[in-house]
Amino acid sequence: MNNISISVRDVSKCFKIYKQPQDRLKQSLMRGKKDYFQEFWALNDISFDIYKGETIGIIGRNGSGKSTLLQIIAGTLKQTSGSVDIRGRVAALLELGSGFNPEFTGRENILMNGTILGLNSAQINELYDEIVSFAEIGEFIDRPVKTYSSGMALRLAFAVQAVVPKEILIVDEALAVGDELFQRKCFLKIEEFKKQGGTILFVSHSAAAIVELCDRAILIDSGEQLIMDTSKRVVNLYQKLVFAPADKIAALKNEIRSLRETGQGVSQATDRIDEAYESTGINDAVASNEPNFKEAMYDPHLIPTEMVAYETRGAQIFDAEIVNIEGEKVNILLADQKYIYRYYVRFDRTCADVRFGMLIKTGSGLELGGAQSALLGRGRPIVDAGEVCKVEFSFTPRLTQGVYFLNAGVLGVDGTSDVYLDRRIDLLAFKILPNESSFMTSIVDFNVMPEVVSIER
Ligand SMILES: Nc1ncnc2c1ncn2[C@@H]1O[C@H](COP(=O)(O)OP(=O)(O)OP(=O)(O)O)[C@@H](O)[C@H]1O
Repeated sequence: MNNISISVRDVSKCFKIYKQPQDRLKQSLMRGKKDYFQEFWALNDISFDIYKGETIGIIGRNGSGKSTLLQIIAGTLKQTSGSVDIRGRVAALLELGSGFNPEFTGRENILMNGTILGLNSAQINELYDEIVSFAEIGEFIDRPVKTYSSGMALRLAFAVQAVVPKEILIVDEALAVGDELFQRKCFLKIEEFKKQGGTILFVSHSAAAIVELCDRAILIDSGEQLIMDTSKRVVNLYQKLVFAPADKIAALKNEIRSLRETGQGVSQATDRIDEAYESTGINDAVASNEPNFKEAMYDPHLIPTEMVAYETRGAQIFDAEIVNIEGEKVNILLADQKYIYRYYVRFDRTCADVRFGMLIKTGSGLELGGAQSALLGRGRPIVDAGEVCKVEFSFTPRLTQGVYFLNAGVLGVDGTSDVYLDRRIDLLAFKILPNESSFMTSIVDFNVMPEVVSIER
């Protein structure tokens, strides 16, 4: 148990909702003889452990209880029942600026905040310059916080929390409030803290940020912890929930709960694929140019085990495949060759402004790039019920060796909203073979040409 950083046990939170402000006063005068409020349970029986050095994402639809949970863990809100055990000093990038006194200057507020965070004046002085330089608010540091724009107050609040020593960092997606350069700076600080072995709890609506930053994630909906698993898997389920039609949500939530209970189908899809791939000897066949080279470019084991299908709304994607320029089905690709990603869509009803899309992702779910057949409003104006469309995307997978995943999606306008008529996540997988002659590093090959010459100076 020593390596547990945050332990949350059966945490529930009930807010008392008063219809009118005066009801609050009436309630205190009646001393419980009559209730003037309604109960609203924002969290129900949340339980999980976070280990030291882990980065955990919390994801969920609006109003699902994410911020409430973060505030309880950060100690700024008290739970109604259950327990939270924290081992280590916590810094929180939450309700920004809330800890500041508007009458005091930025400098004075740094001192006050530092003291609240348990630092003595010598420690605060040591960190002061770093905080001021991180905040980038110039001479405003000596002016009262009430004269700051909300962006400046945000920067200063972030700077204090980002710079103070801590073992646990709690981050709300308030990060999105700053400008892009400041956001990047905050992300770098979070990454640096992660590298140093810090524990991070991170709330976001951004699937890409969760997949990129987090080891595991928790999906919360209407105050209920639906599932905790690898971030990629949780994000897939979250996206499915977000795009589900209202009448399918209850059934989908039951499905997710049952995954949690059985632990079924779980996590290491890419590992399994990699293992299966290793056993096929494909690399050897390519290297030696054997006659069975072409058959070797299709590996029947290289099939995603966790394809996630959205609820369909009048269209069905089927028969997806990748073919090479000779039209042969493949899933072992060479980074510099051209391929076609093809799928078919059957329409069960007449659909408007229909567009088709594809997306390539890494094994950890990082979205690398894709395309759609047309922009919103420029799709096929009408596709009739019973029609079948063949969709082809040609592409050159300029990627480093490894396994990648393909999504497919059909968009259309339903009434006034743009919706997925069908969407398949991780529909296909493909493997890029190593290319020994390439100089590239990291994931995407930008065709960078290094050149080094000696010059006299
Ligand atoms: N102080 C409060 N009094 C009453 N209800 C509250 C209070 N704070 C939050 N709630 C309610 O609790 C629920 C959960 O809110 P919370 O802010 O935790 O959700 P969230 O998942 O962070 O939402 P979002 O993604 O929109 O930020 C919401 O229905 C919200 O209206």
